[in-house]
Amino acid sequence: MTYAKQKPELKLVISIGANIPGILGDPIRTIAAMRPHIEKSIIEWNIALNHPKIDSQNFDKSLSFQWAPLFETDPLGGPIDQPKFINTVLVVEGEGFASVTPNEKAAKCLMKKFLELEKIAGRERENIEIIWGPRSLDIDFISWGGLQINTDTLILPHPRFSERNFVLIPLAEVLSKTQGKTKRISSQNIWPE
Ligand SMILES: Nc1ncnc2c1ncn2[C@@H]1O[C@H](COP(=O)(O)OP(=O)(O)OP(=O)(O)O)[C@@H](O)[C@H]1O
Ligand SMILES: Nc1nc2c(c(=O)[nH]1)N=C(CO)CN2
Repeated sequence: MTYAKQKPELKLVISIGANIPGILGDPIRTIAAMRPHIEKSIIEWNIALNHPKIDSQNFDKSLSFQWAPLFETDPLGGPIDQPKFINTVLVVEGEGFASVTPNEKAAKCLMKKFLELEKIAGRERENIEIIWGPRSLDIDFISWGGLQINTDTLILPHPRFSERNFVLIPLAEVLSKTQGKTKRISSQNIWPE
């Protein structure tokens, strides 16, 4: 019998959300405007991780960026009267990840880049923020392969992602296109829906 080889899980999963305008416009415009910056940050981070083995000229071709559609979602937690969120999820895979074992130092470096990107979109953290309150851009680091860390600045996998439909539903959309096929079996007497 021939077995399929189990590849190590090396995906990077990121959740992006916004529910108030920032300097780049309303939440949809903000997320759309930040999309290339998010990809560029991940490419640069990955080049730095792989240097000098990878030819940076062609490097971006070896990463695939799979974006979920945009979803409008009810705020989960925080002030009850805050605006609805726009959410999406990004899954990154590729050859470029194959040679790097997910590790705390590199993950923290990427988290730092995400915080910088939030700032570019006009998110202010100087004032005390309302917990789960309105924000012009939020980038949550959901997971990197099977890396488990629990530090002051970064916890992976994100400790609340499995309770959050605004993460799970966009993520399921991406995975339904990229992982093995699933086919719904039409309703039968043995399995009433
Ligand atoms: N996996 C993670 N993703 C994003 N931020 C994280 C993570 N783990 C720890 N943090 C830290 O949490 C801090 C606060 O993040 P933030 O204000 O965006 O939280 P939040 O999005 O309001 O809430 P939640 O953490 O429940 O998503 C960040 O400065 C970051 O250093
Ligand atoms: N719908 C929705 N609710 C939230 C969101 C979010 O992105 N979307 N982010 C939160 C803190 O990360 C808390 N609540």
